[in-house]
Amino acid sequence: MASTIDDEDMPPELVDVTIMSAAPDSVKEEESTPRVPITIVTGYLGAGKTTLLNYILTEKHGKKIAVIMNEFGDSSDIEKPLTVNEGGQEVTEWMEVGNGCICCSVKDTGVMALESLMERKGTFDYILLETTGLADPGNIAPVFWMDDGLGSSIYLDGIVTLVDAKNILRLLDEPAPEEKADAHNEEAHEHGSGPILSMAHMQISHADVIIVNKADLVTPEQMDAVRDRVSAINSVAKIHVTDHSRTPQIEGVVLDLHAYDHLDDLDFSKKGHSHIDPAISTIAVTIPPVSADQIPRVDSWLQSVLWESTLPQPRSGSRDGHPVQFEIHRLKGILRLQDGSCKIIQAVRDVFEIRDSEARKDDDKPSQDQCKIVLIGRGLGPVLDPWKQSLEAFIGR
Ligand SMILES: Nc1nc2c(ncn2[C@@H]2O[C@H](COP(=O)(O)OP(=O)(O)OP(=O)(O)O)[C@@H](O)[C@H]2O)c(=O)[nH]1
Ligand SMILES: [Zn+2]
Repeated sequence: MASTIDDEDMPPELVDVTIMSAAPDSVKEEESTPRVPITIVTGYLGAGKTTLLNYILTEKHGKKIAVIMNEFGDSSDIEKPLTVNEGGQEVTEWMEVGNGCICCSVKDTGVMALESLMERKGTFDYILLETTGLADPGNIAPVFWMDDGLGSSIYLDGIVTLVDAKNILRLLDEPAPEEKADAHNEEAHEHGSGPILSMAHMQISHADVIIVNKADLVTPEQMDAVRDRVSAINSVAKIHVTDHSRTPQIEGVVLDLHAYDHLDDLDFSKKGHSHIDPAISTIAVTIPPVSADQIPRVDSWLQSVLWESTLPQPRSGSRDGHPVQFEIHRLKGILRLQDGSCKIIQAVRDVFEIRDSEARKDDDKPSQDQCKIVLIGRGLGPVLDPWKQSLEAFIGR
């Protein structure tokens, strides 16, 4: 069960997560202390991440936020914190800023800063982590599911990706060599397949929320083109357009995303297929409710798709339109059981979990009775049918 809490003065409520599967052999224990939500803020170099964090630190939001920044922007009125070097070990010093927030600046992955932050647990109720402009959020997100230490004290609320409206189309079309998402492209070159994937593709494909920033630097027509392109890559993320990262509100946009709790809110009406971006696309597979004994089959199907990049083949049936080489960057899904209960699936790359969710009775849309799995990745193929047929055949329909 996962529920939200409205009173902002309360600590975040315990979110009970049972890991059913994680690659390859991790086991997560349930903990009794409340875990703190974290939002990962990502986006290409100069997209406006630090500007966003500074904006949040100075806005009224009633939360005590711990912010981990790459560096402080020039416009920042926040003093530089001390980062001292003691015997080769970097010691991170946290400083108090406005609104009761605390802040720290780091140069690398942020995991070290998170560990040092957790020593101050109780003094904040939300964490914002800015990744470096070239970082692939797929590398950090699974830390909160896999790492026993951090995973028991922090949970991933969601991934927010900042997009520079002026430069994003160029970055998607012609990534410079150092901008490529290396691991993925090495694979692609080996297989000799597909257009080059840029880091911008990775960051957009992983996002729960996409903030298209620097609206002041483009025309309305250019902005439309950017929105089309971004939603072609990731058609389930919520898109907001901003000037200087000033989001219309903070809650629900950057904080309290509950991106992993409320999959029903996903807009599946845009499901299907898009051909606008040659590299990455989103598809949604919908099937009728499943029985409890089919869940392990769904689990195995996910393992095949996420770990082996193999779509299980129905024994008979045509291979027309069957995706040959694909890789999934992000997957979210909701499984409706015949008994009316619900499970949530989520994955970042090869790490995935299936966990219990509350059933929502207030929805009368027919689509809410179906199981839905949304896949974001490359090489998903021109048609949806092979995915649906594979899943249905594999779980024994
Ligand atoms: N014109 C314009 N400039 C912006 C906007 N948002 C941010 N900037 C400027 O763009 C520059 C980069 O912004 P940052 O917030 O530092 O970007 P970042 O994503 O943190 O950059 P890195 O940490 O280097 O990856 C700064 O000079 C900002 O003032 C915007 O909406 N419009
Ligand atoms: Zn920055």
